[in-house]
Amino acid sequence: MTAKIFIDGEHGTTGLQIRTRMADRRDVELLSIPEAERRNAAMREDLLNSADIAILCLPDDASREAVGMLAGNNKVRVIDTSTAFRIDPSWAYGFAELDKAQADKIRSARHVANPGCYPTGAIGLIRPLREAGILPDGYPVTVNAVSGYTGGGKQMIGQMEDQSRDDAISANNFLYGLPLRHKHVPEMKVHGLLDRAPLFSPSVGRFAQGMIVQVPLFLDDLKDGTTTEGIHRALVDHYAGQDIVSVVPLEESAKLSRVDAEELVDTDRMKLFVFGTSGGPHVNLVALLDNLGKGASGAAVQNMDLMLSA
Ligand SMILES: NC(=O)C1=CN([C@@H]2O[C@H](COP(=O)(O)OP(=O)(O)OC[C@H]3O[C@@H](n4cnc5c(N)ncnc54)[C@H](OP(=O)(O)O)[C@@H]3O)[C@@H](O)[C@H]2O)C=CC1
Ligand SMILES: CC(=O)N[C@@H](CCC(=O)OP(=O)(O)O)C(=O)O
Repeated sequence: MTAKIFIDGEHGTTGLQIRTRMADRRDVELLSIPEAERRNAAMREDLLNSADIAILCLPDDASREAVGMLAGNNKVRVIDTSTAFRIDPSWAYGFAELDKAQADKIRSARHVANPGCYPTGAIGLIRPLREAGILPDGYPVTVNAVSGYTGGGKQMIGQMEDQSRDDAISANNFLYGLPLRHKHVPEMKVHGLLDRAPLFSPSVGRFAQGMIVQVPLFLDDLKDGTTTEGIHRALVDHYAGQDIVSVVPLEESAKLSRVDAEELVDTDRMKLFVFGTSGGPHVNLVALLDNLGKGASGAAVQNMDLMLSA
């Protein structure tokens, strides 16, 4: 049986990439809304209620509105890509590699909250170390990141690509989120199993897609006796058997002189690195992904596939 999928927000950045990923699939039927009608509430409500799975690629408020349009319908399953439900305990968090049980939780869930792009990297690095007891309570975690500008959706794409706009951005690389209250912080804290909110400093570069997320750590302040090799082993053990998230061998990362933010563009994979010198005082944990791949659209399709396999 073909499953009916409606992408609410299909003409936006995340929605378009989900559509591209599904273009050749015969096991799903895409219900579509004409671009000119994308904000037509009656049409959206009708399509939302006709789907087996609705994938919401909308701003937070519009996502909440779409979920409201499904009130009373106990058949349609939902994947939401916004921030609206990511720490709502009644929604399954859509990071299948979070722990051994998460893929099954997604498979059987009615409501799945797709992770944010930055949290995918940060949680992917932090959570295994919390579960292994390596990262102690109270540790002041910092997360520094750079994203391709598509992370800011249609608005930022226009600001970066059309220099004639009044609100054009001319910088090639800029810091933002300067008040340190980014909407991804609660999600990193909850699903990273942290007891303190991490200090998160994001930035954007003049490249469309790609992302580097860094979590630097002081070994002396981790569990007694923690080494670079021990941290690497904890990540390898956590992701054993996974094909989308991989941990780069220490010998391989030791040979690198740089990490290219665009290396995984147009893939749905995420690579994790442990940098540092054996016996040295610091490690830098690095996640590399495509903000629109494992950071958004790729993860949404991965979650849809899990739900269809229920
Ligand atoms: N871009 C990324 O890398 C990532 C994005 N996300 C999340 O995915 C969601 C979508 O983001 P993104 O694709 O980047 O955003 P875009 O702005 O590129 O696309 C959003 C789409 O939703 C439409 N839309 C906005 N409001 C409404 C409404 N009230 N009713 C119907 N349609 C509406 C927009 O139409 P219009 O053109 O008229 O504005 C647009 O087509 C957001 O919640 C974002 O936070 C998550 C992870 C990564
Ligand atoms: C470069 C840029 O602006 N990025 C977005 C996050 C993109 C993302 O992960 O989206 P959501 O969490 O909103 O779903 C931001 O910082 O708000």
